[in-house]
Amino acid sequence: MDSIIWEEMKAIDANCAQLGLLPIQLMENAGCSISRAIRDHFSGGKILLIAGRGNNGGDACVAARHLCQFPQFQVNVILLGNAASIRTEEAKRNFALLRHCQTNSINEITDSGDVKLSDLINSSDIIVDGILGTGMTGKIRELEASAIDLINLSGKYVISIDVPSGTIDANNELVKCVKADTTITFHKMKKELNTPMMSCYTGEVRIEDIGVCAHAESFIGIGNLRSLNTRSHDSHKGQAGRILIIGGGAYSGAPALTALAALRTGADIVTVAAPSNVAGIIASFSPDLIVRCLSDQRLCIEDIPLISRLAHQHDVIVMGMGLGNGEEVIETVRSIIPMCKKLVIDADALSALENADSGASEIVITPHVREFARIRKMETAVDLNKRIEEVMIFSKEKKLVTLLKGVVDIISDGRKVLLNRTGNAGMSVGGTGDVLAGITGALLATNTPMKAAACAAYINGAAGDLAFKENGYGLLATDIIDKITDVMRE
Ligand SMILES: NC(=O)C1=CN([C@@H]2O[C@H](COP(=O)(O)OP(=O)(O)OC[C@H]3O[C@@H](n4cnc5c(N)ncnc54)[C@H](O)[C@@H]3O)[C@@H](O)[C@H]2O)[C@@H](O)CC1
Ligand SMILES: [K+]
Repeated sequence: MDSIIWEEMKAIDANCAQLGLLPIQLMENAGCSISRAIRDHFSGGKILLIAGRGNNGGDACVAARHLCQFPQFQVNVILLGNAASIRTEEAKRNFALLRHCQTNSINEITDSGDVKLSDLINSSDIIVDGILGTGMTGKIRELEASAIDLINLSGKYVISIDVPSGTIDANNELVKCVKADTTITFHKMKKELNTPMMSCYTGEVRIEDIGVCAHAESFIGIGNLRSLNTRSHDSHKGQAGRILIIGGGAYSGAPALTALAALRTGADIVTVAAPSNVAGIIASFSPDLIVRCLSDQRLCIEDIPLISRLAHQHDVIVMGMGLGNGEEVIETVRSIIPMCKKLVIDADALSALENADSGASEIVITPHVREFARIRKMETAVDLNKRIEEVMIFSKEKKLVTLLKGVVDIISDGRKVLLNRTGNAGMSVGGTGDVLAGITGALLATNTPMKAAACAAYINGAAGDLAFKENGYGLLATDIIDKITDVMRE
């Protein structure tokens, strides 16, 4: 069965909102599907919906509104807290609407000792658990903890919305959790519900459609960006990534663009290792750059000892930009590949992939169509679906993540595929690929290769779109770098 993790579902929800499908619409569908599932299963009875103060509670309120229309159900609602403390506008609105419906009772309970809580639980036939969903963090606090205990002691039929309300501790053990008879989750199965431990609590899992747009899942959006690991407030220098850029020799601008893009993406330390003929030029581009001078006019075997030392001092190596494709350059790149745990390989360095020992490295490659055809030794398909298939097969075979640049970028780790459509025709100017490699490198320091590559493609294209608004076809790669922070702030 196709399943996703909670984090992916949150990204899909946010991508839906970006496309114009608002959370309140999804909530309506979620609540409606719960009401339908209950009516499929029960011919009537006394039903208690317990809502927390987040959107999981909002789903419960929508379900209550729908159920009220069926006289065979006697509908009681408990809000754990008071209406003013409801956290989201959507949930607030759906709770308020209940006052205009034919519910049996609406109760705002603020004290775990309130007898109404236990009375209503014990006098109901069916309990709907909308206490906590995927927004739960940390240990369960009161009132929620008492409500969960009372539900579990009641012996009533329990339906959990999205996930049984509960928590797992640092050892991945459940501390307190609703024991449901049925869990109704949305859109797709969630991997977290499928673990041996959780399946003792979920009961039967039903998956209900809530009308998610297909593009919210297949195309990268703001939701994916929000799932990026970013630095914590108390992080030290270097914790947000130390990036080593190996490039230049044949050209000088390319590695500088990569380095500046990595810095703008949030990397703490960026070092450029460049051949002697260009090292000084690269350093002169910006005082923000640290440049290490290599031995000769092109990357060569004699540089290996220095690069090996530098590799140990950095988290990610990004290499290829402007190196040139001489035989010795490629041979040297090949021996650098096993040196680092995380690598971004671009441009000329892609030729080294053949026969390279990638060891246990996490690798992202960022070819354009011609480069991809070259390393695969066959033409790349024009048809998007065929192209997606080729990227998947190649990534799986090589055990790496491919970010194939194009009008639609294709990103795959061999299992999953994500597409990106940010970017514009103005970005065919030189240097935009170097910028992308830098963004990818910076994100790879603190994220999985798939997430880093996917979000890098989105950020690069979206920054390019902002730059295009200001500069039209006159946009430069450096304009894109200037817009990276605007996109990331979004
Ligand atoms: N985002 C969306 O677009 C959609 C979300 N949906 C629902 O929204 C849920 C996620 O909603 P939210 O992100 O608002 O979060 P939740 O409703 O899961 O929970 C957040 C609330 O729980 C409280 N809380 C968090 N940790 C707690 C703890 N340890 N002890 C006690 N209280 C705690 C918070 O104060 C907050 O009020 C999903 O599970 C799903 O049911 C659906 O409506 C479909 C659409
Ligand atoms: K729940």
